[in-house]
Parts: sequence; C-alpha cells; structure tokens
Amino acid sequence: MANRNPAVNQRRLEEAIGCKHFQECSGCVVDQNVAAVSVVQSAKFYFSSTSVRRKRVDILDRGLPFATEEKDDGFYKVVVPSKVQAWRTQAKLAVAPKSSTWSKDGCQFGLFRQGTHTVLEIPDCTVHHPSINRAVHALVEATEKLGIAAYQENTRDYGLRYVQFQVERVTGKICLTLIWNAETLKQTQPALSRLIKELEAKQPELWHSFWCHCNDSTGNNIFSRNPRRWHRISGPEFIREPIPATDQGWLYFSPLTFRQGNLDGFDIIAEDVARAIPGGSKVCELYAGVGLLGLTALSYHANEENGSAPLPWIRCSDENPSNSRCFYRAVDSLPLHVSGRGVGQMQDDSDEKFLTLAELAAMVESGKTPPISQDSKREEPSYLVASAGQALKAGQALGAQVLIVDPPRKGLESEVLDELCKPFNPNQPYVERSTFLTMFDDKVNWVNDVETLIYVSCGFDALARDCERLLSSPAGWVLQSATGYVLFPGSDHVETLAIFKRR
Ligand SMILES: C[S@@+](CC[C@H](N)C(=O)[O-])C[C@H]1O[C@@H](n2cnc3c(N)ncnc32)[C@H](O)[C@@H]1O
Repeated sequence: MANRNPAVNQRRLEEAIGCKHFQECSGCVVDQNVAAVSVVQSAKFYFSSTSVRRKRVDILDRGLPFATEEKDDGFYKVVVPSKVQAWRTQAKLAVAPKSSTWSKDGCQFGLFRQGTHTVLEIPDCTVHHPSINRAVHALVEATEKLGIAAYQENTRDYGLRYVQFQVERVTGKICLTLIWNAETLKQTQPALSRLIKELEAKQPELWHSFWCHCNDSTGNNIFSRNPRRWHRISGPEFIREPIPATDQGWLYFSPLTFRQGNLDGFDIIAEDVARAIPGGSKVCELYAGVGLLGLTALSYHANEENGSAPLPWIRCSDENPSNSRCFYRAVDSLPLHVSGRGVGQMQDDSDEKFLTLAELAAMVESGKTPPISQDSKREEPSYLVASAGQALKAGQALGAQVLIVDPPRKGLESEVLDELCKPFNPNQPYVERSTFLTMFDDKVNWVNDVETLIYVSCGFDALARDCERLLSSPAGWVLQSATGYVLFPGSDHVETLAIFKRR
C-alpha cells in the first residue's frame, strides 16, 4: 500500500511544519515529526497485539507464533500522503467580536483556545491552503470596514457565528459559507448582502461561491442537517475536483455534502483503495459521500494502463440526500467506457424489460441463450440514499465481491457490523438483487458474497473495536494489511486503511 516513494515519505516524517501559531493554537499538537503522535503509537501496538496477529495474513501464511511481547512488529505502515504544509483545503473558523467594548467594529476569525470559547486568530496558519489565509484577511478587512457584528454568545445577539472555507484546488477559489445567527435569510439582511458585495468587489478572483447557513440554535453544532437552512447566494452550486488516480472525470461537492479536509492526501488513500480491489470485481460502497472512493476505483480499473479489468458495477449509498445529485453529475462526467453506460448494460429491473415472454420462449426454443445473466453485464453506477444498515438490507451488497466502508468517527453502525460478523452461508444462492432471493429476509446474509472488506477509518478507537469483532466472529475475516495515513499533519489523528479477506 502507498509509500510508493519511501524517500519522500521519510522526508515528510522528518519535516517541520514551522507554524508561528504553534502551542498557542489548539489546531496542532506537534510541529515536526508528524507521525510522533499518540494515536499512531497506539495503532502500531494494536496491530502488533496477539489478538490481531492471530488473524493476520502474514502470520498465518508463514506459520509464525502469534503470541507477542508488547512491541511494534512493523506490520502497520505509516504514510504521510501529502505535504505537511498548506494541505488543508477545507476549514471552519469561529468568529468573535474584534473588541470587547464595541460590538460593531468588525470580527476576528480563528480557533477556540483549548477548553475556552475565546477565539485565537491564526492569520498565518501554515497548514491552511494559502487561499484560506487570503480569505481570512479579506473577511477581517471587510467586517471592519462595514462594522459587521459577530454573534455574542452570552446575549445571543448579532449575526456572524462561524465561517467555512472550501478551496477548489484547480482554481484556488474559495466557496465561502457564512454561518449566521438567524432563522431565515431575511433576518440576515442587510448585513449579509453588504458583506458579500464588499468581498466580491475587493477580490473578485478569489471567490468561487457564497453560501449562508442560518443557525439560531443554542448548541455548539455549526451546521444543521435541515437543507432549508442553506442558501446559495451567488456562484456555482458545485465545487469540482478531479477524480483521483486518473485523468478522467470530476467529483462534485456542495457545502451540504461531506468533503475531506485534506484532498491531496485523500487522493492517495483513494488510489490505494482502488489498487486493493481485484480487477473485475463487483463493488458495493457504504458511507460513500459523493462517491469519491467508488468512482476512483471505477476509473482506475477502466484504465487499460493499470493492467486491470473493468468493474462490472459499483453501488454506492449514504444517508445524506444531498450526495446523490453530486454522484450522478460525476458519473455524467465520465467517458462511456469508464461509466459503463451503454456497454452491454443491465438495467435496474433486470433484462426482462427488453424481452417479452414470447420472445424469450422463442429464443430458448431456438437454442439461443437468453440475455438474463446476472454476472456478465455491466450495470450503470448507482446511488441509494439510505443508512448503511438499510442499504445492506435493500440488497446493495448482494453479489458484491468487495465492500468499501468509510464510516464517520464513531465507526460502523451495529446493524452493519452484525451482518459482517455472520458466518458465510454456503447454501444461500448467489443473486445480485433481493427480488431474486428465495429466502425469508431474516435468514439472508446480506454480505454473503463479499470476499474483500475495505475499511477506511477516521476514528482509530472505533476501528479497533470493529476490527476486534470482525476478527473474532465466525465470518472468516483475516487482516491482510493496515496502513496509517497522517492525513492531518500536526494533529493527533490518523486515517487507517484496513483490508480484510474472508477465508
Ligand atoms: C467519513 S465520510 C466518508 C465519505 C467519502 N468516503 C469521502 O471520502 O468523501 C462518512 C460519510 O458517512 C455518511 N454517514 C454517516 N452516518 C451514516 C449512516 N449511519 N449510514 C450511512 N451513511 C452515513 C456521512 O453522510 C458521510 O458522507
């Protein structure tokens, strides 16, 4: 996995971030040796522990003893997938009044100091993409010039609470979301419109789009999931990012969809996920966001230069309804040989759509094979809006040899984990859709055909918990590899790619 250039990785492991806000700012816990953080140490020990070694492919294949002393045996590889500086392409900053005496002299933008609600300004943050720092400077100037007041937590007065910056990497432009203490857009006026006008006038080339999110709640949540709280004020609806590991196609994001904080780094993870999928596999992806991992895999395997075979189908799902439009836009942007559109395709309700019964009977009589073959055709990439547990029970993973999961920090939903821990049922017929099932739903193993489980984790504790259950279950999972990516250099965070095989 990854580490395609060990010299570059080594240099990044030793490089300093060199930020002048370090120590005062709560954003980073180290300024150099970015892998020397406690979560990476814990992960190294965890994957070297006896309980994991017992189910590790390298140990099983070589017949090695699994009992071990408390030490890192080198199985867990650590990769720094992007530069250690300027990697952050998405940031949320808190807003506070500039002075404590007069609320209308503008705003300051930064992170809360550890354990407080006092904002520390970080105008020269070295992990921010330079466009974010430019945007912060522009906001400081504009709010000061116009006398825009920041939200006052104790009195619940005034407007601006948080700001979110999303950089479109190819243009360097910013999609700016202003989170305003208001119930409706009308209540943000005229301050919001004046602020946007000023920003646009001062730096017209910096902005991709402006959004307002109305949040008048008392809690600490920055965003509500209610789509009616979102308002696009100007600019295009979607940010475009190239599909990783290929020159073909685009991914589309809006502020209503999940987007990784370090896209350069996540590109490497997406490519590693694609490489871990055997060519020609049918793939189901849960917790798919806008389809970043699945569509990368689809593109990667459609590229002859990678010496692979195209994926007959990918089925993606996520609970956020805003994702599906982004997903289908991305599919539209792919060349036909990648998306599989029009290439011997199987439509949604099976091929029976194309033949009448009489035609089918005539074909069989004349000795021809009817075109109802569940495993030889390509199916258009599809997207289901559903929770991961619901998606499995709708049959999304029936017939899939590979399952990709990239859950939020809290890990897999218990329904998903329960399903993955069921033993393989050799008597369950192979079908690719629940309509073809001849068993009662409660008897079905919804992941019976999955041979490779690709687990991308942003929460190490939850991964360790899920891994423990998978490896001790009767489902036959063994661990092929575990790679830790220092995706947010400076922070005590690790993104892990764990690959399980069924034996
Ligand atoms: C860490 S993100 C990964 C998204 C995608 N792989 C990416 O990199 O852009 C997790 C995703 O899980 C979704 N999610 C959270 N809880 C979920 C659930 N219970 N069922 C399905 N999706 C869920 C979120 O909407 C989010 O898109």
